[in-house]
Amino acid sequence: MTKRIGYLGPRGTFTKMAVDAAFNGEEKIGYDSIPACIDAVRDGDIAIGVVPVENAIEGTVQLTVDYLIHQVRLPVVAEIVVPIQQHLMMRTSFSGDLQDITKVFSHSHAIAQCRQFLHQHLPNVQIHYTSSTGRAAELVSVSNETIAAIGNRIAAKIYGLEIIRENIHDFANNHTRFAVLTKDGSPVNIHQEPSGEKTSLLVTLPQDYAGALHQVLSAFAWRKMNLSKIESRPMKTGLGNYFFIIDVDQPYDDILFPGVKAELERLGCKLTILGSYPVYHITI
Ligand SMILES: O=C(O)C(=O)C[C@]1(C(=O)O)C=C[C@@H](O)C=C1
Repeated sequence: MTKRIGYLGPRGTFTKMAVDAAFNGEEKIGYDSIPACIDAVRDGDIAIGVVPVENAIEGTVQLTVDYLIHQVRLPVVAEIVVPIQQHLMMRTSFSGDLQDITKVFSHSHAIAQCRQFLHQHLPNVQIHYTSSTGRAAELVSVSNETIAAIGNRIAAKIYGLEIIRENIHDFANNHTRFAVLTKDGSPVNIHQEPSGEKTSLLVTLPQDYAGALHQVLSAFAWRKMNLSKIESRPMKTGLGNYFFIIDVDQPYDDILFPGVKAELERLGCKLTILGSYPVYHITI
């Protein structure tokens, strides 16, 4: 039986691009928002959900991380890393120059990846945020105004738009990480060799005291466990209350991780495992 896979839609989004690159054959369903896609996995409407987590230029996709931590806790079962190229696109009937553009539509993360381009070349345009880059391309395709969208090459093709400026993202080495989620943590079948394995943890400190974070990090350091990411997010319980998301560059095991957990619990911390999963670098 084919597994239904959900993504941030509509067609032509970067998330759809990631899903198409990683999975073939399965039925794919676009959702209007990241929370709607995550809810659909929780409710069993789809077997697998794919959501953006972090971009190399703009950083964490906070909506995804906060929703997964505060609202619907689903295990991460794989990570897909995809190269991201942003292009400026318009209807093919447009024949003026950049200065004629009045509005630019895109997802907030895509706009943020092109800030410098917009500042230099389109300083006076109105920015309109859309639920995805695919939606921005779709809106531009049906509008009679002199407006543009920022998105990927596939969106330009699907919605019949012309790319008028290529590669407008501000830094060349642009990638986005996508989390693959299933309800019960069952693994997914991606037809490629993983480049490595990671374990993502959520650590809550008991209270604000001198050296608390240092002590947490020491538990990993003396076990020679390499961390590839540490980020604090508000606990949403009041100013100054944070938890830490920590990515460890190795799969979960029955010795080191329980050792870290026990050590952190003795310090009054709480440690939750968000997932231990393979990482796939996909070339498109
Ligand atoms: O709007 C899209 O195309 C998405 O898939 C979302 C998203 C994101 O949230 O970061 C995914 C990849 C890019 O970094 C830009 C936008």
